[in-house]
Amino acid sequence: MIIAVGCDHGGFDLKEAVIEVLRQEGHEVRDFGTMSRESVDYPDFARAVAAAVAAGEADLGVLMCGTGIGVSITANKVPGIRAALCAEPYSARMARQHNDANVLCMGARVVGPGLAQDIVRAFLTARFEGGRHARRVGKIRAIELEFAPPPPGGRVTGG
Ligand SMILES: O=C(CO)[C@H](O)[C@H](O)[C@H](O)COP(=O)(O)O
Repeated sequence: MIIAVGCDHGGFDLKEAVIEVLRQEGHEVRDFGTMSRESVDYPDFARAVAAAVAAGEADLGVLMCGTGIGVSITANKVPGIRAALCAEPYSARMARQHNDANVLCMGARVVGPGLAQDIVRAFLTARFEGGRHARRVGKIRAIELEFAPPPPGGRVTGG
């Protein structure tokens, strides 16, 4: 698979460990940065990874910041993205099996590199189960569409 990866300065060191395990498992990595420990703003990198996944340019994404919270909030603003913040492998597996998550988020100040690699493996090897979970994911999509901004020049109703 093609995996889009991104982080801020807080996630930079963990990104290296994540890329290592992704390559070990035979995946192609698209690295959206950041490329150093210099302070940056996590929304810039979360947006880039989420946009690549939403556009189909990557199959899945992995995002890291200090807590994983900022990148997960940001990624979930992009239509079509279901980003899951995980700190252990069970949640990572369930995020794929039940929620069809397409972006994994982790906190580099929360999990160490060994645990993060286990979380990544769990996320990548699990498969969406469909069935009743497809109905629920469909309801997430319906909410996304309900609150989507009108298209440019689109008709405004009501009032
Ligand atoms: O955890 C984060 C956001 O949820 C990010 O890693 C931020 O960088 C974090 O807020 C800490 O920022 P700082 O500039 O390194 O203090």
